[in-house]
Amino acid sequence: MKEADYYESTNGVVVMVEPYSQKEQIQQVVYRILDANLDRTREGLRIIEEWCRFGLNNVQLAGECKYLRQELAKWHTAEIRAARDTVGDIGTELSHPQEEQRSGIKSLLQANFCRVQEALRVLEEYGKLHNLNMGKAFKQMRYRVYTLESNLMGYQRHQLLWRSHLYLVTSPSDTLLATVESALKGGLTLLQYRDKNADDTVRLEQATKLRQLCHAYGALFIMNDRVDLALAIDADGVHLGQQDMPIAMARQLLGPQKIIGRSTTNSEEMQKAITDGADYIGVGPIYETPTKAGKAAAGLEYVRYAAQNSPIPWFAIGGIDANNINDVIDAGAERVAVVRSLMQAEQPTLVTQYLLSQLNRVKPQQESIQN
Ligand SMILES: Cc1ncc(COP(=O)(O)OP(=O)(O)O)c(N)n1
Ligand SMILES: Cc1nc(C(=O)O)sc1CCOP(=O)(O)O
Ligand SMILES: [Mg+2]
Repeated sequence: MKEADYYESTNGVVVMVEPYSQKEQIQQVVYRILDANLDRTREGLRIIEEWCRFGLNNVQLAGECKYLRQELAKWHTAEIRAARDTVGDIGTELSHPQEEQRSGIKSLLQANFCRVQEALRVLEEYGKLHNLNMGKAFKQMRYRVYTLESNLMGYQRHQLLWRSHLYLVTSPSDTLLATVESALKGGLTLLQYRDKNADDTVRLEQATKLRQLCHAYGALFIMNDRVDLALAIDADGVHLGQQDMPIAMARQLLGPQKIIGRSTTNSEEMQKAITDGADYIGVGPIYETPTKAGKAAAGLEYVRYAAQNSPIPWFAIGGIDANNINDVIDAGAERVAVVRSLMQAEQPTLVTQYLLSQLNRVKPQQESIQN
């Protein structure tokens, strides 16, 4: 705030500066707050926009960031800018260790969304002191930013699903976390927590730890069977079998951004899963397996059908291991899900790397088409 009475020398001429009235002093402070938070919002949006533009090549998301920046600029008037006093701002030296830490793009985006939303809230509250419409405009903008965040995070999640070729479904294990971490180190990007017998307290505890671990490695975390637990621990999605909750009901509970997977054993189930809005499907069991004892094998014929007919990602599952994965790939699979191959592996990192290397290899027919 300015001193009450003081003199200022301009071009050698001594002039007396009229002291601000108390009302004017408060107005100057409000302008400084508005100025700082308009800048903060614009900078945060720009950081998010760059990722939408260069990282995702997504015109809609980048366009929305740009639109919000332009709306913001309309409020950044000359009188608000004139109140800026960077030298006298005691806040420029303040920082928090968390501001220095960014574990990846997701944490960078989340930190900047947080910054933008906080700044918009400040603009909304202090803006009301300046102009009633400003409060309303920034409230609307804050809701638009929430929608942008949800769309962007959902988009990233679905992109990662499409990029995932190996899916580990867990089984109960004394070394659950260590095994999963080994697979993540090998490049795993998709994990499902499956324990058919544990108590919910145990499930919640293990799922929370696994979700944190997956996110630390930039991998997706899916909950088997249980929409309520998926919601409780903020999983990336849920996997539902034919006997589990209908997809439409799960979608209502989870919203459009979360992933819903569906098991299928034949073409009818596959077509229904697709029309019901599944994000991916399980295709199996390809071979009979003790992990799902008593379920008849659907066989490689069903893999061939899926390869020709599924417009969404699908994972061949059931009895797949390092010895037979190439038969499954040759039948048309680009993605597989496994339990025992990784959960019982002595070196899950190496097995993950091997399975991924097979899934990533260029298939002979594709090679000949390209040449
Ligand atoms: C990727 C994937 N595909 C299929 C299944 C099996 O789901 P479901 O039929 O519901 O059987 P349970 O796993 O619940 O025993 C799956 N879990 N994951
Ligand atoms: C959980 C599950 N679902 C299947 C299905 O076909 O829907 S097969 C399966 C178990 C797969 O385990 P493994 O890799 O140890 O054979
Ligand atoms: Mg199930």
